[in-house]
Amino acid sequence: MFNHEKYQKQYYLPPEMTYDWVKKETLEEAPFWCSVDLRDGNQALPIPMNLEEKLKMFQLLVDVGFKQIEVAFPAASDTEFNLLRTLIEKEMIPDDVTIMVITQAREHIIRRTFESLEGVNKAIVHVYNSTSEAQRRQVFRKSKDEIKEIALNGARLVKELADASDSDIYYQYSPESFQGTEVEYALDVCNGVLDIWQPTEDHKAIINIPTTVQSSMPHIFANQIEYIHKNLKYRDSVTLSIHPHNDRGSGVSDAEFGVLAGADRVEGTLFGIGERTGNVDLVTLAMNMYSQGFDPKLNFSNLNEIRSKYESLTRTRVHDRQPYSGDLVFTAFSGSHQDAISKGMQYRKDHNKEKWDVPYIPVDPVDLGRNYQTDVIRINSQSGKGGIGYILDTNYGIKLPYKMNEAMGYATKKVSDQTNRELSAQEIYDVFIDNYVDYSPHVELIDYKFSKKDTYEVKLIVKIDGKEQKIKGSGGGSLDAVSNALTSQFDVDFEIEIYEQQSLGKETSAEACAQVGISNNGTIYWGAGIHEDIMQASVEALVVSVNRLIDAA
Ligand SMILES: CC(=O)SCCNC(=O)CCNC(=O)[C@H](O)C(C)(C)COP(=O)(O)OP(=O)(O)OC[C@H]1O[C@@H](n2cnc3c(N)ncnc32)[C@H](O)[C@@H]1OP(=O)(O)O
Ligand SMILES: CC(C)C(=O)C(=O)O
Repeated sequence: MFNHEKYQKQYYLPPEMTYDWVKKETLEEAPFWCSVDLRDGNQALPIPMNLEEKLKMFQLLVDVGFKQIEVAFPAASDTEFNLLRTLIEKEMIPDDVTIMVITQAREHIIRRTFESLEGVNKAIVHVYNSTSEAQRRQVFRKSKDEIKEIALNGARLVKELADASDSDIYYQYSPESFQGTEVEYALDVCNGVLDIWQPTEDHKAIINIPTTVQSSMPHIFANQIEYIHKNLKYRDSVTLSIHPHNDRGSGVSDAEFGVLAGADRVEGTLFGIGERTGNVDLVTLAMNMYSQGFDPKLNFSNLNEIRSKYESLTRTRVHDRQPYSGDLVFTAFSGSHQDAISKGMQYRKDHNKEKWDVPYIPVDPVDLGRNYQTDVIRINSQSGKGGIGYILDTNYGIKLPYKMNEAMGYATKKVSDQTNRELSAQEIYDVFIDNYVDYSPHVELIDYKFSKKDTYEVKLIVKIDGKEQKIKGSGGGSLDAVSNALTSQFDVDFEIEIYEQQSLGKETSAEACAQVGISNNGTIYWGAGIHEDIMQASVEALVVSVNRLIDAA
């Protein structure tokens, strides 16, 4: 039965809500990022990554710029353990990268974890236990003091083994299921752990506050973090970290508000892969900073490539609408958006703009390895002339006169509406060719020859109703002469209203496209021609426009 009365508030308020974080505006300095793709991300995959895949993922994370990477739960499996051995024995960990391993606060698991680290230069050992009311009561069946003791025992053993080790071991503790834990109690456990570890400013410990299962609005999480930040012991010697999940869909807000509230470090995954609805998406967090002009200290300049490697290593698929990384996030299908984008892109070019402010596109897609031809505007029955003109321009160099673009827009939408699908750039080009270039139901141009005496004279060879004929005309200009030849042959009257042309390439031998609009009784009929010789392209365009006029007569 769908009954909300079955549920109750699933989080705890801190003893005081100071809301200082609200007065801060945005993240201007990147927090320390820690990728947990190889651990939390991996533990959510139906088929966890194998050793080879994990090594490739590690390299990918290093390439993106992560300086802290949680690589494994070494006691979980041989694969996880062997990953550590491979990274360490093959010296694959760059000097400026610190690996982290996670362990339950259980003796044999901690010991196995330290075995996996044998020979490492430096590493973070991350110990956790759940402190939530629900887990204390249902899972552990222990009192608050007994649960705290699990954490303290874990912390003691970690310290003992770290002291005995030749490696430089840093400590991290997480009160797992923090949001289901009374905040003062979680703080008390964290402070107890810190009392054992005795961190210093030169050798900080990490206290990591996970939402584990996100259960409040983000402003509550921010107040919880602000309370921990203000009341944590050894604060100058502790890196306060957060580990947001996304059960309510507000992982990104939790992370951003959490940093405003005092957190120094954020754990998450690329693209938000992780348990249930995922971990916080670090691409989104970093790009949110980048798009406001702040350096996120992670590099996503080839995000497309990163995404496809990630998808293949994890056997997952990044959603089309995932912020910044999804296939469709820079794409407008709808007419008014396309119109604004296409004008914005032109404005940018015309004004040589450095700062990005193209409407509807929060960051320049090119910065992330995308391109303007295929990513920004795509055409279906919701599209308009702006978008269709943009496709012809960016893909083929054809810039139609404003009114012709409108007519081309309707012709294209008709095809998309009738077929009920998106049209590719090639299909849009084909619509253009079929409607305005190769359109000769009444008269087809075979050849022409100009001569000039007092006026321009033209001899046209045309095919009318399948039969070749020669027709002649003269006029003040060459197109005028062609117009007069055609007017004398057909019972039509028109003026050349619009003539435009552009080269379709930079070389002198490049084809040109000419567009002609002839008017009759206030209506304009359009034609276009494409040819290396601009005169030929122009005469062809005029002949097509006359065909259109004859259609309407
Ligand atoms: C929120 C998170 O993402 S936390 C990380 C979770 N990730 C994983 O669990 C993935 C890897 N885990 C594993 O491979 C396995 O769980 C292992 C190898 C670590 C341990 O396996 P097992 O001992 O067989 O089982 P399991 O994990 O179910 O252990 C449950 C026991 O540990 C206790 N326990 C669970 N977590 C902790 C903890 N963090 N600290 C101390 N004790 C714990 C439970 O109370 C339970 O105790 P019981 O045996 O007295 O009933
Ligand atoms: C162990 C912790 C950090 C965790 O993964 C979680 O609580 O989500």
